[in-house]
Amino acid sequence: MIHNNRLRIVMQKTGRLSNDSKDLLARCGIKINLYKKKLIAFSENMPIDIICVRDDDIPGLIMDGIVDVGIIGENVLEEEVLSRQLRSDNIDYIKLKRLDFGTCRLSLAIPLDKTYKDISCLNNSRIATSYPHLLKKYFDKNNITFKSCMLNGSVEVAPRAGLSDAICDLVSTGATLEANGLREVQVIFRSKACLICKVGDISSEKRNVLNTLLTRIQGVIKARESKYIMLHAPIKRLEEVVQLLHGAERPTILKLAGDNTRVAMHMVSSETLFWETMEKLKLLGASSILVLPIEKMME
Ligand SMILES: Nc1ncnc2c1ncn2[C@@H]1O[C@H](COP(=O)(O)OP(=O)(O)OP(=O)(O)O)[C@@H](O)[C@H]1O
Ligand SMILES: O=P(O)(O)OC[C@H]1O[C@H](OP(=O)(O)OP(=O)(O)O)[C@H](O)[C@@H]1O
Ligand SMILES: [Mg+2]
Repeated sequence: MIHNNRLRIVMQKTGRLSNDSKDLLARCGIKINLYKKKLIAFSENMPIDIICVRDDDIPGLIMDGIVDVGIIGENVLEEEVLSRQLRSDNIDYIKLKRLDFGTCRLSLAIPLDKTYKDISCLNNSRIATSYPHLLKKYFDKNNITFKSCMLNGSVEVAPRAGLSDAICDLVSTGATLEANGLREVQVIFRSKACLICKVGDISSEKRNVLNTLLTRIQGVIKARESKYIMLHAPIKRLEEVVQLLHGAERPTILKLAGDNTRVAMHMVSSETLFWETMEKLKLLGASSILVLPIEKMME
């Protein structure tokens, strides 16, 4: 049974976003028991229910006000907005936060043996895609005509199968394109997963849970982006050491027992400390350089 005063969150059942979505909620302290085949889960420790569906259905569930919160790729969200605009359907939603996973881009790609100078080379060509509205928006903006070939999957085989001249599909590492003899020629949309919520009435109980969740998500993401850096450095070179640590707060300085010339420095940095920087720190006389992950953070 679904309880009315419990915040309902919808996420992808299986696919690229599902593990990261589950992991994010778990890191926010929401206890959920979501094993493979389960499509709904009630949190034991917070008034939150999780519903798992195909990702394409998530924007509609939010825009129609059926579910409170959703985790979805911006590409799918924007495609749904464009499609609903054509049908004059409701497109209300609030983007609460851009998340730190599901990073990909929607790109045009052509067979390796085809030449490409600019987008006009694709004039009148047939393009296979699962994102016809995003594709049309891009071509309209550039005043180029095209014929579309709608495929919900296996888009990358379309040129080889003689279904299209080019494709417009999601790319991350580029391995899928390479494996299919295709070359990325133009990025048309950059995407990450995001947290969205419905517009309109949400009870104050749910609103409170949502605010708590949002603060925790911000804390989880901030912590994942940050590192705790500890090192020993000569007192005389402190400022030079600080200069090398971009993205770090002012350090805490601690005395070292039995050593008046060196101190321990502790600081939180929003940037990864690269090997090159560690080598430069060493040249300044720093030692015992430690870079530690941060589990949780609240400012
Ligand atoms: N290679 C990738 N790397 C990172 N994120 C990706 C990648 N491919 C897709 N994504 C993001 O993850 C979302 C889900 O991708 P997935 O391939 O699981 O979708 P799907 O096959 O449509 O799943 P569903 O069965 O839920 O409809 C995409 O819409 C996109 O936002
Ligand atoms: O550039 P790459 O790193 O190769 O990633 C791109 C591929 O990832 C996604 O598919 P996914 O692997 O999620 O499977 P699907 O096509 O079955 O959805 C996307 O649809 C591409 O095919
Ligand atoms: Mg899908």
